[in-house]
Amino acid sequence: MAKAEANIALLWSELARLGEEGELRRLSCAFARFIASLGAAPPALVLAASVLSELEGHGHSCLLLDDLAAGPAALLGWSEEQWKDLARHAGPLPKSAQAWAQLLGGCEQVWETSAFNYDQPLVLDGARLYLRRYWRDETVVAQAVRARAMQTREVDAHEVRGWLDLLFASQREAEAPDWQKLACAIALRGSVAIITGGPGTGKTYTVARLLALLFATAPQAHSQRIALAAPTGKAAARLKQSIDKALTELADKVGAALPLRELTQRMGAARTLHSLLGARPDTRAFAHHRGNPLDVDVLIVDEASMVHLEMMASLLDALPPTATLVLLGDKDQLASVEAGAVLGDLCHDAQAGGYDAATLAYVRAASGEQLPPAFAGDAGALAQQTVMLRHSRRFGGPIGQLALAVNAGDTGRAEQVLRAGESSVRWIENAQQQQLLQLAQAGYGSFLDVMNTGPSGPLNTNHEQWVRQVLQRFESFRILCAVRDGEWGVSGLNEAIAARLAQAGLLKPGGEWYVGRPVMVTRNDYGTGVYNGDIGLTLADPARPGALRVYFLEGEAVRSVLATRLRNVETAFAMTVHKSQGSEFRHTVLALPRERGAVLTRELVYTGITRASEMFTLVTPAGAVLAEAIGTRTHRTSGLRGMIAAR
Ligand SMILES: Nc1ncnc2c1ncn2[C@@H]1O[C@H](COP(=O)(O)OP(=O)(O)OP(=O)(O)O)[C@@H](O)[C@H]1O
Repeated sequence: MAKAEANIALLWSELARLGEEGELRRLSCAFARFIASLGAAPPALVLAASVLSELEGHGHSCLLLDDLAAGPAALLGWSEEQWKDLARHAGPLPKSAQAWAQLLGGCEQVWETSAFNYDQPLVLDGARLYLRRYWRDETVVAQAVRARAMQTREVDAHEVRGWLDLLFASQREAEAPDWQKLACAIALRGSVAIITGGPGTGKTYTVARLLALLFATAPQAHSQRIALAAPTGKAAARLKQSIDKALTELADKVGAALPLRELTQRMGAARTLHSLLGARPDTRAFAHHRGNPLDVDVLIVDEASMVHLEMMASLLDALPPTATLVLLGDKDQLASVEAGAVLGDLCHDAQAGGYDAATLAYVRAASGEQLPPAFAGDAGALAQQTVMLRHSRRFGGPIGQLALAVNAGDTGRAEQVLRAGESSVRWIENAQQQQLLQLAQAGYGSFLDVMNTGPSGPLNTNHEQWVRQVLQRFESFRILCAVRDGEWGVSGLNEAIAARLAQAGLLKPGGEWYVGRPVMVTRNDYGTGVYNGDIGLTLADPARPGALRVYFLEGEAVRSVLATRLRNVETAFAMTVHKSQGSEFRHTVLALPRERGAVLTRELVYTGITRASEMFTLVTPAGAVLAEAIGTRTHRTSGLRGMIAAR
């Protein structure tokens, strides 16, 4: 007993030291203290609780007991010595996952899912230790997705084939198999479908055809309620715009065979997931949930890689079982900052296919597509409802080649593309910050010129047009960073860029708000209707001399909020790659830091590159950092796949 007390005192002081040195979040120490306050707390439990909380900060939704037994140094970003040192302070620890399970299962703070539930804060599900919230969210997602994947509908394959042949009639490039056509057939038969693919692979093009197919074949097609949603306002506006465009083109093609204009007119605006679910101030709970489900028959969610675990759980909870959910997204993009990598987990088998005999037969009958044997398998119910689009329509050039090489982990090829001297891809190696500032001046000069010229016509007639033009030009160029701090991070660069633009006479920064200050919203604000990730530009208020407004562009629509009403914003000449998801810029500059850090991964570089539509510039102060980033894959521990397979 005396020995255990001595150990725990040593352990607490070691945890506190690590907290002070920044090796451990203070939150993780505080969480371990909270766990210890709830009952008898052996040092091993204190250690496990602090590691679990720390890993949550790294995006892991749970802690595998195998990792705990083997030593989670790599997951924590520590050296083996650091871990051993801390572990030593906890005294003798269980040597295997089973021994850990036995020890933790015996603690009153831990709920073993096979035992009686007392609402304990820690959950032990087999060999995975969870914070209760994440266990609940993963369980909701896994159960809902699995139930939906297993619930397939009766489809008249002959009828579907007829419609698909018509809807994809103008396919010029013969792609075999036609994954887009196949995706429509698969989505039609289920109450969940996932369509993944890189940029420009036609996810929206395909989903527009899926909507037309549903319209043509659903029993109550004319009263079907279709909702479009995305994690951010910008992504939602883009989705609506692309779907409207695709449906209008399609309406011209199919003519009288299908009154598609009616479908387009009936579809409302795309919304953010927050607004769709009915987010309310000061609470994480939404207005829509199982007891008050969403009023939809078909829900299309774009940019699903940005949807975090808690949001996905809320969405699935609020979706009526009869509704069809279609998730669109690029599984290889960065997952959201929050814990979990939901789309990545759900798309685990997307590349390989793993389609069983029933799916292969259905696909052949309903779409006429014959899948090569390499895609056959038995990867489980969700894989049968998942399709990966593999052919990019507008991304075949050097930017696309670079993205492919990075995604494949082929550093040699990536460097070759970067050095090929193509006008659309550039690499500034061994860069000085000055070079990046030059790029910023050239890139942002375009919007600042129009802004500084001012609206030409009479006030209120041309003001909105001018604002739209300024915003569109601003949206055509962006500097993305991997990190927040330092010379090559968001904060350092924002300051340096504003100073540089001021020096060039393009901008007059002064005080917190000034004309030309681009800002990113960092917190949802229901009062003003702006959401985390929205980007706007500060301009003079035409109605109130001296006042400033922040203007936001959503598709073609412009809306504005008085600058002083926006509380949670930061300057956005430079922004993190994370925050850039869902956006695309004509010229995208990606600045990597000098030092390699935990955030520098292949997924980050891939996401940065794929934000560029016409030109991509990579800026690296030190050469090796690119290769290191490409060689580092994001790993997020989660139990989602296991839960979907098992329950
Ligand atoms: N089968 C096809 N035939 C002709 N054009 C196509 C086809 N599929 C896609 N396209 C065109 O390719 C472009 C990209 O398609 P789309 O916007 O649907 O891709 P996406 O995967 O949704 O891209 P992003 O991830 O950037 O949103 C569009 O202009 C679209 O019209």
